[in-house]
Amino acid sequence: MTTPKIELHVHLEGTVRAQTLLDIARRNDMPLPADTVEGLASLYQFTDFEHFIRTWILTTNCLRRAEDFRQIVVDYAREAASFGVVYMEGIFSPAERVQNGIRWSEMFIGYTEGAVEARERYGVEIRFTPDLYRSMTDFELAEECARQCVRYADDGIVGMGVGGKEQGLSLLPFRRAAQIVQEAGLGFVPHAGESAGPESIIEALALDPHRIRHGIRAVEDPAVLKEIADRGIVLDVCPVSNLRTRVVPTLEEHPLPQLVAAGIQCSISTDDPAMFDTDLGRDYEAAATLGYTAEQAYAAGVAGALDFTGA
Ligand SMILES: O=c1[nH]cnc2c1ncn2[C@@H]1O[C@H](CO)[C@@H](O)[C@H]1O
Repeated sequence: MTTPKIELHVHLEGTVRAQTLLDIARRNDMPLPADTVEGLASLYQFTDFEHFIRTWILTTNCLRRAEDFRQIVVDYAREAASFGVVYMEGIFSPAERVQNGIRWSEMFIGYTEGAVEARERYGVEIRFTPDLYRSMTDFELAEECARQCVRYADDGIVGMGVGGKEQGLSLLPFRRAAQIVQEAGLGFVPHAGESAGPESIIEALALDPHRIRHGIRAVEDPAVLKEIADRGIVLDVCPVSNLRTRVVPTLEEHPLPQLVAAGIQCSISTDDPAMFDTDLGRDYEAAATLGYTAEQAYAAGVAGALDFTGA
């Protein structure tokens, strides 16, 4: 039997395959910057990380209704199950959408109902870790998002993170938002060390993270590597994503082997599979090329998961 998989780092808005995204955009009367599958594919040729984030915001804005959110969870659960996923922590980004007039309940209810349907249909356990974004300046909104995460904890919200553009942006203003979820027993799972350097990871470590998303640039600072290993913090590594956003130039140069050699457990995920022209199979193949096995990835998934009770 193949090893079961645990996927801890997947942005649900980035899992929507091109034709489905076009259908959802049409039914919501939200024009996309491209109107064919091929057009979207060329839009997804990212020149750098910030270009990717700008494109992500443009294309994911067409997701607006509870029905959209429910559908994308169920669709991705089917895909994930086909690769042997038994448990996943999906990310969604509520703050961007609330700022566009969408209600919190539309998202939280849509996604969490999707998880119930996904479990019934495909047997995948889904939990959620919504993301704030680093460039946001409305920290009241960040804290409100944290309170919404707590409010929906019984429906499968197990943590909260911070994503988006990294360079030059501090995590520290999110301290209060992180505390709100932590005081309620949820985990804080920020992105750091993806496009920004180890200094971004040092800030993340100061906020008592349950895991760190990416964290690959820890390899540039031996003290940071050691602290992550000593504290047993799992990194959610997404090899194909790192190539597509060009934060790592070639697979041969990917830091996964150095992270492993430093004693750090790394889960393997797709990040935004539809936008990165990847899927779990391809990310596991990339990891295998780097000498990392599905068994190691599963052990890291178990160690890092916020609410996994066994396959
Ligand atoms: O690979 C990624 N790195 C960082 N942020 C990402 C990634 N994929 C999607 N997002 C999402 O981009 C939004 C930008 O405002 C954030 O909410 C973040 O969750």
